[in-house]
Amino acid sequence: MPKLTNRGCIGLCILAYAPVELTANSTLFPQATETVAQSNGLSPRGVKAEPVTFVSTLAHRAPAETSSPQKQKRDDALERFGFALSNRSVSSSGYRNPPDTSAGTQRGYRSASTTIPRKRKSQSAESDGIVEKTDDSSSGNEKVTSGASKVSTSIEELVPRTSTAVDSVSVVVPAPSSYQRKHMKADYIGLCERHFPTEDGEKEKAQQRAYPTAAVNKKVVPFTIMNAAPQPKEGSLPRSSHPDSLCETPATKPQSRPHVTKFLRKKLKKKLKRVRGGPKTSFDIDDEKLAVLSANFYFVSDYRLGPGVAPVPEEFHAGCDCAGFCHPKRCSCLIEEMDSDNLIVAYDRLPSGQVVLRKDFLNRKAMISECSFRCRCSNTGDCWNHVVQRGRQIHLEVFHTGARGFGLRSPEPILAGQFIDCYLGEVITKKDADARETLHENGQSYLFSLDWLIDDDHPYEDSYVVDGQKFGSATRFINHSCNPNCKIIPVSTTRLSDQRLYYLAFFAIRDIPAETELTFDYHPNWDGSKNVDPNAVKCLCGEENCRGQLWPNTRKKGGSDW
Ligand SMILES: C[S@@+](CC[C@H](N)C(=O)[O-])C[C@H]1O[C@@H](n2cnc3c(N)ncnc32)[C@H](O)[C@@H]1O
Repeated sequence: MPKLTNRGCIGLCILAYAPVELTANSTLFPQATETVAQSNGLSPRGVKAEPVTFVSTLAHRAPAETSSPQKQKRDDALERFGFALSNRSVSSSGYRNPPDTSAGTQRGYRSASTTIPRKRKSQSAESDGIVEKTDDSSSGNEKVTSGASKVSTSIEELVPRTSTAVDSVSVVVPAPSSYQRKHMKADYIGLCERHFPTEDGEKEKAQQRAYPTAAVNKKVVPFTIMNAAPQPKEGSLPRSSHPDSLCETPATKPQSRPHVTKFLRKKLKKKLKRVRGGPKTSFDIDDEKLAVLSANFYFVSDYRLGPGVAPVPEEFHAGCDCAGFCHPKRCSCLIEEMDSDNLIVAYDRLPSGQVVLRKDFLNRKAMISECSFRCRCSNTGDCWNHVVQRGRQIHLEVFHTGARGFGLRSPEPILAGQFIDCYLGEVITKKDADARETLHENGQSYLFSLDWLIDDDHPYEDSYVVDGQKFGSATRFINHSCNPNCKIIPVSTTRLSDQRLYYLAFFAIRDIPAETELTFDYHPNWDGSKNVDPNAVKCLCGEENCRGQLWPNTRKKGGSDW
């Protein structure tokens, strides 16, 4: 069985459209400073990082331990645990499709997975301009070589810079127009078996864990503001759960009741306190939308692991032993390019000190492997390879777009390549996701497959799915656009020792002015087809190149293609 190797993951098929070009960028790799700053980052479990203690030989690896007893011990342990990194196919991930209503018993979803063209073999390190570190003990500076030219940088440029303070999420929702009220759909289903299932069929679905099983605040679930809601049709959802109960015409819409409004606002404020970075709860929102946010959705700061989701224990996660800073040619947290010994370096440090995606990475399809709290470099507090784990650094606003429901934007401009936030939610098994899928009858889907890395040992059927419907982060409100300004990149913080559990990180792919809605492509592997499936969810992005639908409405066969 192939094993976790010392440097990256031998045989790992991270595919890319272009070879990595490591241009000289002295700002990315600051010289190590001996000052040990407390990291302000968060661990993958959302816990403030503690100073690293190397409790396990698995967590602390010297670069040249290829055949060391420690490595042997770790490999044996990994093998015993039943996983190893091997050649694997790679697929991109995306939202799973809503049910195919035309397909009878078919569940009718697809994730945005596809086969990615094999990467061209990289040119030699010299011609690619690989960054090389050379010692210059006389000046204490680091020299960086880029192809033929060498750039010497001053120590000031190399000093780690502190990142901007974490800002907060605010919910700013303008009152809806009558058009919006007419078209607004809200999903009240999926609360728990006690409140929702009324028929045998529904009970059966609940037993298959179609509904989130987390404890529900009973005071909130039977929300009673809908006194004058229209009678549900026979056999449909119970009234308190019916999505249409949130879309009454103005004539039947009940008046707001101040105590209910107060209660809901208080509840929402409390929920927003759970948003990583601290809340700033300014919202101007009518009761209906307040109800959607307050009574049926919980902000979480990390994944909630559902039944059957078994992460690889932390003691099996490895960390690098880079003292001071991580060298892009040597850090063992980085994974290798396909068919090349070059390591994938995703980030660049701007002169302002901000770490963003490298320009060539904006259009690439590859996974990022970040250093983690297990690494020695996490002591510095400024490792350039700790971006997603530090969490959101920008202010986000949930607002109402009208026909497309809630959307997300920032009151601040965002730079191309800047990390926005992760897509979070309940991580559930594919089987449970299939059961929940059947409930998305109004076309809203918050299921996102973690099927980037699948292989014979980790087949598509065993992959996990993130459900952001009931529990999630602000990114759960990001809508689709056929001309998007953001993209999702899978980010592993376990150096891929856990293939099924990684983060879905949103990055800006161009400069985004303040107050612009953030969007991404729900179906990034669109084949260019002009055919619009009449049963598909209609796209209302309004872009010139709009495809007319969010997803084609045929069931995903699984794995790496459609
Ligand atoms: C992940 S949610 C996005 C947030 C959602 N608007 C809300 O209010 O919670 C995805 C759903 O939003 C709606 N949506 C997103 N982008 C859309 C678009 N371009 N056109 C129409 N509906 C869209 C669809 O109903 C889709 O299933």
